Parts: sequence; structure tokens; C-alpha cells
Amino acid sequence: MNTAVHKFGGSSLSSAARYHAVANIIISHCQAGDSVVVSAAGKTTNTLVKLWLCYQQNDSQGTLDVIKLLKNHQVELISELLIDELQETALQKLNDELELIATLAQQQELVEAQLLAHGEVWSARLLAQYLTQLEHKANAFDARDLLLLSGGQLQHEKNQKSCQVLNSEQFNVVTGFIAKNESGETVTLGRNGSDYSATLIARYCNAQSVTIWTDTQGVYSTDPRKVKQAIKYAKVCREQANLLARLGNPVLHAKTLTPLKDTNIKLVVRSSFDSHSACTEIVKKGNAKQKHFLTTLDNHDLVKIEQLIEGEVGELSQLIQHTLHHFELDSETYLLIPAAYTHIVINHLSGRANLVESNLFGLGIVCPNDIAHQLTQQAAKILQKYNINIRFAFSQKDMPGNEYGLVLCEQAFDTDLLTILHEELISDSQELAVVVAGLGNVGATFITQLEKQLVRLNYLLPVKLVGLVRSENMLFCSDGIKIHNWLEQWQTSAIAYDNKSLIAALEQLDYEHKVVIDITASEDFSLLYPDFAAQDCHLISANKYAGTAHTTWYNALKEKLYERNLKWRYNTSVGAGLPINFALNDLQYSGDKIERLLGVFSGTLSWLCCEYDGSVPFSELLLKAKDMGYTEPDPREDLSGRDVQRKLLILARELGLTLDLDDISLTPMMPADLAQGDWLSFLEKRDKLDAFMSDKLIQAKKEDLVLRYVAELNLQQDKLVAKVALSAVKKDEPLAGLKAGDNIFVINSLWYQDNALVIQGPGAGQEVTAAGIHSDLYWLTHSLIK
Ligand SMILES: Nc1ncnc2c1ncn2[C@@H]1O[C@H](COP(=O)(O)OP(=O)(O)O)[C@@H](O)[C@H]1O
Ligand SMILES: N[C@@H](CC(=O)OP(=O)(O)O)C(=O)O
Repeated sequence: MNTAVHKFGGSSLSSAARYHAVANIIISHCQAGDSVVVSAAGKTTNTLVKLWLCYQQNDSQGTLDVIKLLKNHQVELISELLIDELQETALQKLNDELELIATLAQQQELVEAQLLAHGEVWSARLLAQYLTQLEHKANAFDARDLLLLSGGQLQHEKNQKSCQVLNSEQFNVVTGFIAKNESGETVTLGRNGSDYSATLIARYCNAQSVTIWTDTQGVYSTDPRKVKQAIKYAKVCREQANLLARLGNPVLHAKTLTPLKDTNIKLVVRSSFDSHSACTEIVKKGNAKQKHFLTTLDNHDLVKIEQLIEGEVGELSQLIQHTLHHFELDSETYLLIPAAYTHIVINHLSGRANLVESNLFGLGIVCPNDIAHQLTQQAAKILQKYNINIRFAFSQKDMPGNEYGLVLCEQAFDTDLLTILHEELISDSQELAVVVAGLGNVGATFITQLEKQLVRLNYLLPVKLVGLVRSENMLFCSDGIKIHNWLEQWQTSAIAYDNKSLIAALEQLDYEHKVVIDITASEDFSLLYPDFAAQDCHLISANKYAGTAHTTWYNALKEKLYERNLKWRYNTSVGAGLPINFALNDLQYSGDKIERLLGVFSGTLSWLCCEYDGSVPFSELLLKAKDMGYTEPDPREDLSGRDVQRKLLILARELGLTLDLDDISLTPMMPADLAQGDWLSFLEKRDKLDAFMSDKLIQAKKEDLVLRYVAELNLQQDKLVAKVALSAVKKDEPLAGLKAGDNIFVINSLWYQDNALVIQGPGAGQEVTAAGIHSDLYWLTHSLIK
């Protein structure tokens, strides 16, 4: 049977609400037979360690206080999650256990590992009971019945047998972090060790995959809680993940990868807070680019050790329950030890260890071949510039293909400094993958222009065209599509398109940044934007649908993009390449307040209104425009004004207004009943349209006015005016002086009150629209290197 192992860390189980979320993930992502490995809820292990310290210091009041703290937390979880008999039994059991802990403490009989194990026992039991209460078959297992160590070595054969008790008919909720030794005593696998428990159980059960569910969406270039610009990596190779862990990074425990050696068990890190977001897959060597990482170490001591014995680092880590980093430099061996445990290590090594430096803070740099030295020097320079005293800086080859650098300093660096280091050391390593959807006139022109534009973009950041998408086919080439013969590649290598395959192809892209450029006019395609965001793709749209979708959907999309630090540009969805979005944003950023926005936003209706002078019936002009390709296939789509209404909504939202399409009054440029029926039936009734337009023109001429199809947003009055309609305008107004086919935007603001700011020019056309999309792509690329 294909089983999977899912591990939920303390951060995923910190409250009743989180247990509930975890249960939902299990119900939706796991099958019966899967194992769910859990850590202690929230910071329970830290609290248990505190209890152990009080006990050791004979602080009986402190011991009782911490027991009370543990009790309150567990009682709260149980009371919020379980009901009736299940709750009663669980509370009783907890009470008995806490009483026993208190008694053992009083009798000086507490055992450290046995005490620490309670955290995992409580969370496994509670989660299994909660799943049972939700009517799913689940059972809690104590890993001490599954994982045996003898002489510090895991007993693989025995453990494999023991793991056969894991049942294929239910969810098996297993305690992480703990195991037992040959004397039946509890042993722990080291702080953060539940990741290791999960991969061990996966190996023993022959599972297909291990998912480490945590509170970040994967493995990032640095701690995303500290650096907003941290880059989430789609793939990280095992060697680099291991090195990162050995430098003390908490996202994966250092031993996690050991059980996966020589197996094809898939390992992913994903968020239990956002279970649909793209994750990080930890892959075998050669299946991912080498990445750049920064990791920090807090308050460590540097100790020189004589003649390190094989396996001793492991033993010492076990002794202090923390991963220890060791390295050799100038034929000396050094150990980096969390300062609180240095005395234990030095005592244990009785005379073979000397303290070299104490209370150091460190920056670890994990990077591709041959640049660790350069990056370490660069980091040291930056730190010195910020008055950080450096005690030690070196770089090392870890194993073939892996390098790292370590800078040890006297002071801790705050998140601002880490952000600067990230910007200076990591940014250069990034690449942007471009996927273009929609290969019509504008799409094809965009790609032709891209060949030249890449030279400019690559100056900022390496940019590669990796995907082309049409409604029925798609072409993905993760190393980059050769632009000069993309059509040939398309013809030989494009595969059938469907939404699922597109998302899977985006997920596979091993790039720091990805962008989907939507040059389709498809509403269905725009509905995939949240999925693109979940795959960490930036968005550039010429398509207007997402920008004018219902507020709830639109806001949820914006929120999702914001959370992931993703950008969305849609410069060409209004006015093709005209910089109207830039202008509105720029004015607002510089403190201006827009009071009125007026304009002609449709090239087709602009042409029709400018050309129509009554000398020929309006419908004749309309058919001419259709023949010249100026209109939609059914020109009534243009006359309906819906497209203009959408554009006005996009601009209104750019001004921060919360509007929906229905909030913009729309009067089409034709009698309402002409919208019904097919094109031929419309042609039969074209006289009606001619009479409608002729009336409007006669009336306008009488008042010495001209006709324009106008979109208006007026924020001056108490009540917002947002409307789209045919209007008669004065001949000396900017709207009147419009060139046939052009768009015009007239902006009145605090600074442009009487004399409006006017942007005018072609609002359609493949060259200018494609160039407008390039403007967005350039902006995005530039924003990524900042
Ligand atoms: N490069 C990184 N990528 C992701 N998370 C990181 C990284 N560096 C540090 N972290 C930290 O690791 C934490 C997850 O580890 P941990 O707290 O042990 O989770 P859990 O309780 O799920 O085991 C994150 O909250 C994050 O702050
Ligand atoms: N509860 C243990 C083991 C563990 O792995 O926890 P977490 O998955 O929360 O890092 C600890 O705090 O060390």
C-alpha cells in the first residue's frame, strides 16, 4: 500500500484552533494507513525543560508553578476540543500524569527524557481523540513502542517490525521526538527531532512521502519571519538542506535526511497555515539548482577540541539535545555550542576542550561552489560597516559540491541588518522565469520584442522565457525556450493544455521568481490567478477580467498576493501602453488627490465618434470599422460600453475605491433592444441604430457640441459619480480635440485643478500594447532586485 507520513511541528499545534486546522488537513490530505507524527503543542517542550531546570535546582515552588502552567495549557486544549466522556477521561488522565510528575519531583525521582516525552504523548493522544470525535478512525501510538536504540544505534530490523503495528485502516498518530533504549528507558532524538522521527517511520513503513507541515510555506533563502524579502525555493537539494540544518537552522532537523539515503521517499516542507500554497521539495543531488541561504546562530561558544573521536559530535548533541556544528581549520577542530550548554560539553570532554570565544552570534552562508569565500568576505565587510565586531570568519568546502561560510561576531544582528545582508549576498543569485499565456497578435509581438528586451532585462536579473500557453496547447522548457525559433519549438514540442497540467508545470519551475503574463482575453484563465499566486507567480495582465472581478474575489486575490510578496501589474488593461496607471499612482504617492477622471477609453468608439459627421449612416461606419479589424467580432460588444465600464473600474480601484461593475452606471451607445438577437438580425434593424445616433448628433450640433463616448469618475461631490455614456462635449474641451482612434485621460486633482493633466495617444494596437506589457515586465524585474 502507498502510505505517507505527515509531521506536524509544535508551531502547527499551538492552540485548539490549530488542532482543528491540522485535523482538517489530515482529513483532506491523508488516507487511512498514513502516519501522522506530532511534536509537543506550541512551546510545551520548552516549558518541560524549564520544569526540569527548576527540579534540578531544587526549586520546588518553581516546579509546582511550571506544572500548573502545563496543566492550564493542556486543560484549555482538551476542554476546547473534546466533549462529554472523551473530555472527562482525557482530563482525568492528564491530572494523574501531572500528579505523578509532582510526586516524582518531590521524591527526587524525575528522569529528564521521560519528563520531556510528555509533550509529544499529550499531543498525539489529543489529536487522535479529536479525530475520533470527528468520526475518523484514528489511534495514538507512543514511538517508544516503535523506535528502539541500542548502544545509541537505531535497531532498524526490529523497528521495521515494530512499525507493522501501524494500521492500514486508520490514521496512526505517532509521537515525534522520542524513542526507547535497550533498557526500556526513554531517549529523545534531540530538540527539533520530530522531523527525524517522521523520516525514520517513513523508512520503516516504506512510505512514499514525508510532509513536514510547519508555520512557513517551505524552505526560504533566510528566515521569512525576519526578512520579508526572503525567497521561497521550490526545490532544495538534500545536501544543502542538511548543511543548513547542521548550522542550526530549525526548519529541518539535521538528522532528517539520514533515513532517506538511498530511498526515493519524497520529502516536502509545507505550511499548515496555508495548505494549498506551493511547498519546497527536498530533492536528490542534481535535481535542483544550488541555492543561496543565510542562517543565524544565537549566543554560541566556540570551543577547540583535541582529537575528536568518531561519533563524538553525535554523542555530544544527544547529551545537550541540540545540533552541534563542528569544523576543522588550520588542523584544529572546533565546536560551536549553544552557550547555555558549553559547561556540560567541556565537563564531559574532561580536559580535551578549551573555550576559545564566548557569547558569539553567527551568520551562516550556504551557497553554490566556489563563492563561499567571496560571500563570507563580503558579509564580513558589511557587518564591519555596521559596527559589528567580527571574531571569526571562514569558508569551507563541506563535501563535493557544497560550500559554506561562517562569520562569528560579538553582537547579534537585528532583522534590518539581516535584510541588508540578504539583499547584498542573495539577490544576485536570483532568476526570473517568464510564462506567457495568449499568443495572438499582441502575444506574438510581445515575444518578438522580448528577444531584444532580454538584453536590457538580463542586465538587472537573469530572465528566461520558460513557458508558452494557448487555450489548447502549452510548451514548457525549464531551461528556457529559444526565442528566435519559439514557433518551431512550439510545433514540435507543445503538449495538450489543461489547468491542472499548467499548475503542475508552474510548480516544477526551479526559479526564485516566476511571472505569468496573461495576454488572453479569457475570463476562465483569469480565474486561475489565485492558483498562480499559490505557486508563487507574479502576475502581469493585459486581460481585464481579474481586475474587474467581484470585490470579494478581487480583494482575496490581492491579499493572497500581498501575503506572498507577489506583484501584480496590469498597465495595458487600460489604454494599452499609455502610462495612465503610472500617472495615477505617481500623483497619489506624491501627495496629490485625484478629484475627477474623465476620458475616452475605447479606441473603437473614439474612432466612430470622431468619424461620424452625419454624412453617412452610422451603421455604415460601424461596418467599415469592423472590416478594418477595429471592432470586436460582434461590434455590438464595443457599442455595449462594457469594456469601457471595466476599464473605469480598474482605474477607480487604482484610486483606492471599493467599487464593483454594478456601481458604475452604463448607457450603451445603441438602443437597448438592439443588443438582443444575432448579428444578422441586428443588421436587419440597423436603421434603428442610425436614427438613434443621428438624433444625438443633430442635438449636439445644435448646441455646437461634439459626441464622445465618455467614462467619468467624479469624487468632488458628496456622492461619487461613476458613469459611462455617450456625451456631447464642448469643442474647446480636451475630449473634443481627440484624434480618431486615440484614447484620452483627463485628470483633475488638487494640483491639476483648472488646467487638467491630459494623457492622450493610441489606446490599442499590437505594438504599443506589447510594449506596455514590456514596461510591466521591466518594472517587475527592477522591483525584484531592490
Ligand atoms: N530558511 C528558512 N526557511 C524557513 N523557515 C526558517 C528558515 N530559517 C529559519 N526558519 C524558521 O523555522 C521555523 C520553523 O521551524 P520550527 O519552529 O522548528 O517549526 P515546527 O514547530 O513546525 O517544527 C519558522 O517559523 C521560521 O521562523
Ligand atoms: N517538541 C520537541 C521536538 C520537535 O521536533 O519539536 P518541533 O517539531 O516543534 O520543532 C522540541 O520542541 O524540540
